[in-house]
Amino acid sequence: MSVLDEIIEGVRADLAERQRETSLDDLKARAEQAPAPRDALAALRGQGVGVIAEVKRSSPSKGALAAIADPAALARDYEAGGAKIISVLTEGRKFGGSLADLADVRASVDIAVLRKDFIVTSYQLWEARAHGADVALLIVAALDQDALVSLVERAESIGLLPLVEAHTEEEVARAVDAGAKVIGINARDLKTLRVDREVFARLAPLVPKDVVRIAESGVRGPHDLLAYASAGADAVLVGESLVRGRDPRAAVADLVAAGAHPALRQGS
Ligand SMILES: O=P(O)(O)OC[C@@H](O)[C@@H](O)c1c[nH]c2ccccc12
Repeated sequence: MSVLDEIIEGVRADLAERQRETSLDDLKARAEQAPAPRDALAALRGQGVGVIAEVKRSSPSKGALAAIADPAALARDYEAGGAKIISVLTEGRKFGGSLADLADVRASVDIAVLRKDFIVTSYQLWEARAHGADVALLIVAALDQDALVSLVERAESIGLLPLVEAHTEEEVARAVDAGAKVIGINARDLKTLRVDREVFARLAPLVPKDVVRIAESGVRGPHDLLAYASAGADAVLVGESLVRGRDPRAAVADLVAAGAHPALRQGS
């Protein structure tokens, strides 16, 4: 069984438990009470190479990364540093996140917030919106094409921007076919957890020009952002190096400053 399959097995077990506790109708009612979605697409299409900064306590590849007692405080630091979007891991078993973290962060910042999880059913999209998310990750490798298409449509219909994640040529093609407006190319293979930063440069040309391209994983500092930017990234998604550093606000600001260079994103 691949790492991804193993994670999804746990996600499904936890999901079944939440579904026993909260009916879909209750969740929809909560989603209706949630604050209106923020325009993440406009943020991503704005100037410079954007930084999506992630709240991440642990990972299956590295184990514990940072305790993060106060995710909202960390998110405020990211926002002060100039992040365009905050990503919050909500998967509990391997990443140490929760939906409470998501709601907490959303209530504490003025920028859009991404639910980073392994979404396999529309129930999780309603959960995302009910806890304030503006963006939801959909991982192509975790879904068959029918499920991907229907989750993209459902996300959009409830006001969530789908960020569709791919790691291979075939997955990029599937993301494009599903109508994704934002495609993330993950340098990490979720089946083996290996990181290969070259994957972005190889796959980015397969993404149509009007689709936002996000480079995910493996950004250690401004030099990696610049490499992704010169290969065509509109934004980068950064977790580990931010939560491990001593000054997350300054670390985001350094990335944002590198991404603001006028020579970047000439084509967009
Ligand atoms: O910590 P890193 O290497 O900066 O990576 C962040 C982000 O890309 C990574 O957390 C991620 C990308 N896609 C995912 C899907 C599920 C869980 C996690 C991820």
